[in-house]
Amino acid sequence: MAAANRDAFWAPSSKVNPDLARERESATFDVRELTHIIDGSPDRTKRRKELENLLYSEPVFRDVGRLSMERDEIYEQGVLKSIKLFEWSRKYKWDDDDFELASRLANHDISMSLQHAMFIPAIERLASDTQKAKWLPRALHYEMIGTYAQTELGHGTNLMELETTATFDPERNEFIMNSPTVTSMKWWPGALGKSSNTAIVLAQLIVKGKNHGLHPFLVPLRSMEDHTPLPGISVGDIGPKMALNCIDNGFLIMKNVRIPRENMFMKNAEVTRDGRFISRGVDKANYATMVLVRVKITRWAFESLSDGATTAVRYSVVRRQSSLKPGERELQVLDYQSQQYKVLPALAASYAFLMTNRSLHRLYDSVHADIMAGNTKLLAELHCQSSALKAYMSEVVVQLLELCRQACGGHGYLASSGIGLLCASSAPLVTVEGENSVLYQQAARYLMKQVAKAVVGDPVASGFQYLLTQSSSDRPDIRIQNLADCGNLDTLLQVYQRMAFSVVTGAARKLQMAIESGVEQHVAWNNNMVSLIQAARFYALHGIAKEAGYFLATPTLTPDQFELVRAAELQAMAKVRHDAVPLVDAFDLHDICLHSALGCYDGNVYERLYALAQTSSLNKTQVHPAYYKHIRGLVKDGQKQLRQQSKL
Ligand SMILES: CCCCCCCC/C=C\CCCCCC(=O)SCCNC(=O)CCNC(=O)[C@H](O)C(C)(C)COP(=O)(O)OP(=O)(O)OC[C@H]1O[C@@H](n2cnc3c(N)ncnc32)[C@H](O)[C@@H]1OP(=O)(O)O
Ligand SMILES: Cc1cc2nc3c(=O)[nH]c(=O)nc-3n(C[C@H](O)[C@H](O)[C@H](O)COP(=O)(O)OP(=O)(O)OC[C@H]3O[C@@H](n4cnc5c(N)ncnc54)[C@H](O)[C@@H]3O)c2cc1C
Repeated sequence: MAAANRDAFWAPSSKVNPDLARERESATFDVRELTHIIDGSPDRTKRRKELENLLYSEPVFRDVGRLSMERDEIYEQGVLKSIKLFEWSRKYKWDDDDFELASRLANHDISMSLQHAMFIPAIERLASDTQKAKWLPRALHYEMIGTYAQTELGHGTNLMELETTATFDPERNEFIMNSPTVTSMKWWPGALGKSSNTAIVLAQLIVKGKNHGLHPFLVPLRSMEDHTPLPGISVGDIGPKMALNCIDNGFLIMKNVRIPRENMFMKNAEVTRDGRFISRGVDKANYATMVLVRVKITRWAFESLSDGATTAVRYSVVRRQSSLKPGERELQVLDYQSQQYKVLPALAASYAFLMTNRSLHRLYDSVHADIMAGNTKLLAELHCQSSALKAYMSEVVVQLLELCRQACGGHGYLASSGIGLLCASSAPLVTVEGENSVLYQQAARYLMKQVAKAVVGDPVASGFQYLLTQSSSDRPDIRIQNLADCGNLDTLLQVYQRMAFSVVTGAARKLQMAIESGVEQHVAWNNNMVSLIQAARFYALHGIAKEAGYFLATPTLTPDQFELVRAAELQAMAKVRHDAVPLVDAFDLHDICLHSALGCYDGNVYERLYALAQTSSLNKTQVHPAYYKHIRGLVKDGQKQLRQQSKL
């Protein structure tokens, strides 16, 4: 599509779909005020608008043509977007919030996303002060373009079994980096394939024949002159993915690559000139970057879900299909209760996840500040909360985005709906930064320790006080006698705490019984893994309805109370339905950011679907070359055979 058409495509139209307009006229609250709350403040809304103007004045960020691009083009466009953001960040001295906001406005569709998502944060968290003074300026001025290379072809979850080695050579005061086996090659790190010239490599530290475990090392990959791989380095792209194809996730094989001893990150441990290994801080301090990204992922979960909810809600009020009563006007599909059940949980969860991310980020900032000051007391609780919430929120996002796609019928299956790409881009959130079932277990492990403390009356961590407040009575004793009770947040909190108490202590009891029966700890753990993972999972009424079993199988709700909750849930959906459009409008997503013919602000869905169809590469010619190469022959043969048959 020519640049001019591209500009026209996203320009907001003065003609707004009448159904959508009517929904906006009947809002029961001030949308702008809610937008300020979502952004964090009026100033942050203003800042977002400034950044939208900056980004969307650049053709590369309006990429309508994106729908029919080859991977190389997609990658190059992602590089160009990265460079633009990096240049603006340096020129306007953006802070982390501005950079993260700009990345979001670019849909994180930037090839070198790891520079700010992991590479710079890892230097800030894992390097000594001397190393930070040396490396941070080079990373912030983008001389070093980097990645975080931990996962290998053979291992992603089990860090203890990573095979890459860093062997100290006291003769030359260097480390020798090696990928000793095919499964040891680094595999997956973002921007590793073609973009990065430097990597933070996690490797087993070998000093005088002894393995001191996993440590981070700064490894130059490519020449700063001409970007060719350095001696001993074999690096490349691992191939196309379901989405996120602007990112060159790569492989790295190192054969006797030598780096100076000073290239071992030395905040938490070091090897002295004479080959002595010294450990500082807590054993898991080197895992700090992963905790940060898990917290970021809860923010990305909110962003993806609010995108999907906006598209599905707006389309569901524009789309009219079928009538409840013959002869009546076709219904807006959002008036079908089944459509509300598909779409409104995504809207509700978007708001819940926004607030949850904010709360988790506050915990992270507080604990990170403590850790930087040498106090690691709350690290374990942060690890538990970040693991459980990253796992739960990414799992729910993937499920609810698929429901949003299904709610858009056939058009939801078009790339121009934007929602398929959203599903595919968000899909890896259940895997990256710790696969969900693994992270749930990390949380469960911490929960079991809290139960053990609660049982003997020892103090438990702040987020787990319910383990002390809930009684272990085997009969439901929560006051839910009418619909009004179901709308009382304190009552709902009590319902969840009672259920959580029952499920968590139930898992602990099963685990304890297995161990007391003589089964080894790790076997007992595996045999009870589903209960333990459930103990680490749970949002209000819909959450109760969806997980009925856990609320009915534990002394939490009676069947009658559960039915009240279900009725309250449907009543709440009907209420939310009235304000569904103002509630998604409050996310205030620019059409370019939303990138959807179905979700555009003016609701001119059909005109935009047709306009985008014109950009299909198949429509470059009226008759596609494939006709002349293949179809014509087939038709001519058919005609010939029919003529021959008619003569018989
Ligand atoms: C549209 C959507 C937006 C899209 C945006 C995309 C743009 C950017 C694109 C991508 C960005 C994402 C990049 C992703 C980068 C990666 O994936 S990096 C690699 C991530 N890999 C992992 O997370 C590995 C997962 N595995 C582990 O963390 C560990 O192996 C384990 C925790 C599973 C096990 O740890 P291990 O040490 O092997 O054994 P344990 O005995 O379980 O743990 C020992 C104790 O250490 C505590 N602990 C473990 N981890 C941490 C931690 N991170 N922090 C603090 N403490 C930790 C654990 O609780 C144990 O403590 P106790 O002994 O006291 O119980
Ligand atoms: C888009 C994307 C970007 C990525 N970016 C990076 C990056 O920048 N840097 C980097 O280092 N890595 C990166 N990764 C790799 C990512 O961190 C790993 O894929 C992830 O840690 C899971 O490891 P794995 O793929 O080896 O799966 P495995 O660990 O082999 O697990 C496979 C499956 O086995 C099961 N499983 C494994 N262990 C357990 C267990 N203990 N209990 C129960 N079930 C288990 C789970 O079902 C899991 O899905 C990226 C991956 C993707 C998809």
